[in-house]
Amino acid sequence: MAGTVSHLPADALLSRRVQEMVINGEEPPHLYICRNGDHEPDQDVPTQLSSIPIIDLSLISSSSSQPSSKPDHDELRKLHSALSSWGCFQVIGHGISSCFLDSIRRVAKEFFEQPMEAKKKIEKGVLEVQGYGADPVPEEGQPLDWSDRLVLDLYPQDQRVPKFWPETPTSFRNILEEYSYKIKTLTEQISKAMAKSLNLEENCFLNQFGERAQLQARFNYYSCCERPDLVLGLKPHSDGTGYTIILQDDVEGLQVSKDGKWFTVPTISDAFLVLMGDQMEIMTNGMFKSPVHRVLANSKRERISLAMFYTPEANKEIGPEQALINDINPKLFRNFKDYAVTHWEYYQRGQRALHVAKV
Ligand SMILES: O=C(O)CCC(=O)C(=O)O
Ligand SMILES: [Fe+2]
Repeated sequence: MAGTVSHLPADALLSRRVQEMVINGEEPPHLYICRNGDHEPDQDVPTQLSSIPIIDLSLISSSSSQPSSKPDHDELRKLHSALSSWGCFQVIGHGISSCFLDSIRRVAKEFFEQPMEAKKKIEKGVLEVQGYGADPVPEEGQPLDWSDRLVLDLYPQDQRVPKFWPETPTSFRNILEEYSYKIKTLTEQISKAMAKSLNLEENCFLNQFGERAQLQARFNYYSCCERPDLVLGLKPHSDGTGYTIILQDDVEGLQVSKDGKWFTVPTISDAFLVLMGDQMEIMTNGMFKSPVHRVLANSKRERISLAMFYTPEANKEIGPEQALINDINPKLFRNFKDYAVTHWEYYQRGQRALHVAKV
């Protein structure tokens, strides 16, 4: 097969896994090609110069052993500045052990490294979201991503679809269950810390997310590609979430756009990248930015990431916090229900959706 370029339509390509094409030695089919082979040297900032802020959450959140400890104001200021300039930060001091992070990374790797037949037991249909596969077919003319993924709804718990949860590796389900609980707890701490950094009542964002806030896991598997200059692991986009908590492995690839340049997110083994989605930009009346980001392909090493999408509850209206609106900062966004649905429609056309929520 080597050397042949497939001209199959998108739905046929998306019913096969990128990992299969790589194992067969196929070249990227034309629908995956979205770059012109140039390296865009002016736009790529070397990783060592990427100063994405690192926030120590233990300095901000009171721990159960010291419930009355006062937050560190410098750290809160740093958080505020990270989110208004970058729209993301790497979080440490979150209380989840590195050993546990390694176990979720390990089961994710073991899952993707299984033979295709094992993974296809939980395969999604081309139009479905949950399960193992690729995104649903985008609109015509949109490139496909050089990646495979496993998507699972975690909260509210009654939204789980057990038939899509892998049975192998055997520890996958228990570890994911524990991980989802830990991340849900972390979202509470992060939502409070962000509110404090804006001098808001600490539960204000948690109230907007609601009792039935949604948490969804997306395990991304980026196969190696012989032509990383022609494809992207994930095309440029902003997230339609409230915010997203990303666990990387030790392979770089994620880039965040700032001031017209792409900054590679350094891999830090016990940190998560917390990245604002459009709905936090709306809730903060534009104070926090929802950054455009993308994932590069890599010719030498495959990469696995786990994105946890944290989104306000379905059917619940969200909007800018009243305390952030005043004469100097007029209301920039209107209240919005189910923004993620609108975001998805635009995403499929390769566009951002935030303007639809502008006043
Ligand atoms: O793979 C990553 O690091 C980022 C994934 C991402 O942006 C997403 O799943 O929306
Ligand atoms: Fe994303």
